[in-house]
Amino acid sequence: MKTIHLNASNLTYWTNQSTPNVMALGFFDGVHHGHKKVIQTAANIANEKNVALTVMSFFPHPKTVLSKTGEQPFHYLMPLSKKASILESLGVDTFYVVTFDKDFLSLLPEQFVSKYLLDMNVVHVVAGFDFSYGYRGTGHIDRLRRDAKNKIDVTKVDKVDFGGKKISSTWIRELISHGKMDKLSKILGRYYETEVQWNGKYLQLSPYYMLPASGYYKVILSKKNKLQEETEVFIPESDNGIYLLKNTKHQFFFKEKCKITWIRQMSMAHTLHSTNASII
Ligand SMILES: Cc1cc2nc3c(=O)[nH]c(=O)nc-3n(C[C@H](O)[C@H](O)[C@H](O)COP(=O)(O)O)c2cc1C
Ligand SMILES: Nc1ncnc2c1ncn2[C@@H]1O[C@H](COP(=O)(O)OP(=O)(O)OP(=O)(O)O)[C@@H](O)[C@H]1O
Repeated sequence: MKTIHLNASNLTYWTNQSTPNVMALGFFDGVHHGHKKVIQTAANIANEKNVALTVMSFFPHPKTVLSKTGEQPFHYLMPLSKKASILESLGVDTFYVVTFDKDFLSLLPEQFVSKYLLDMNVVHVVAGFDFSYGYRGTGHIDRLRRDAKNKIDVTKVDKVDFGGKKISSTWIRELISHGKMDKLSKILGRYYETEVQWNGKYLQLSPYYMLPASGYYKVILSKKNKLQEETEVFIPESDNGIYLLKNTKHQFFFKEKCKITWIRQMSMAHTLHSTNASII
């Protein structure tokens, strides 16, 4: 899979390189069940039409560009590299990441469709029932065919829900911020995973991952998907560290980057209980 970072200055070059394709549209943070349905629907159509499968996403997240100063910081669920590897596993041929800046967000819906979809050889767009685009988000999937002057077919994917509630990246962020990792795994379809690195004192979260709420967690530590150990970690309220508890066997995890798979929160304690655990 090819990842292409698009912006106003290289757009013409990449539109000239493009071939007919079916495109899934959206930010896709976390790549949850709803996102997968959108991408798999696009994959089936690309297969039927015998053209390439592409995904167009944006970076940074629109909310970070549009939010007013002083608001809460935005937490990504995963970095672009992780999103790209999941998209590749879903059969995507090209992953376009458009720089979401003030000029781009000011494009009118029909300008976006003309410059970024029609010129990019998109023959069919697939997006969810709530996808929006263009200045102030006024473009909606229902008007995309009209904006494309009937030159692009459109498939709208119905809402994927869990217990009647729309599965969304926002809901997943809320669950992580409350430490509800077991419920989250049902919504995401897998456990939440983050990359971490030992800094001599604690495991430090790599950028663009989200740190769960403070407390004790059952986790799986793994390195290169081979070496695995189920253990416990503690996140205090006072800093952003992930502290290993003394019973961790594989101290050699520490030197390199490793993965934490978050299974469940065991207790919500904000400070370390000195009686039952201590930090290595
Ligand atoms: C060309 C373009 C311009 C946009 N301008 C705005 C904007 O002015 N205000 C806004 O809230 N969102 C804007 N958006 C963001 C969309 O509303 C939406 O969040 C984004 O396309 C990602 O879709 P998704 O959230 O359904 O994945 C724009 C999107 C595009 C593609
Ligand atoms: N639960 C869902 N069912 C069907 N389509 C979905 C669902 N969630 C998102 N989509 C679609 O997937 C694409 C990416 O959506 P987006 O990144 O906005 O996800 P989201 O989970 O709604 O995020 P956020 O909570 O940050 O708004 C869009 O086309 C959107 O319409």
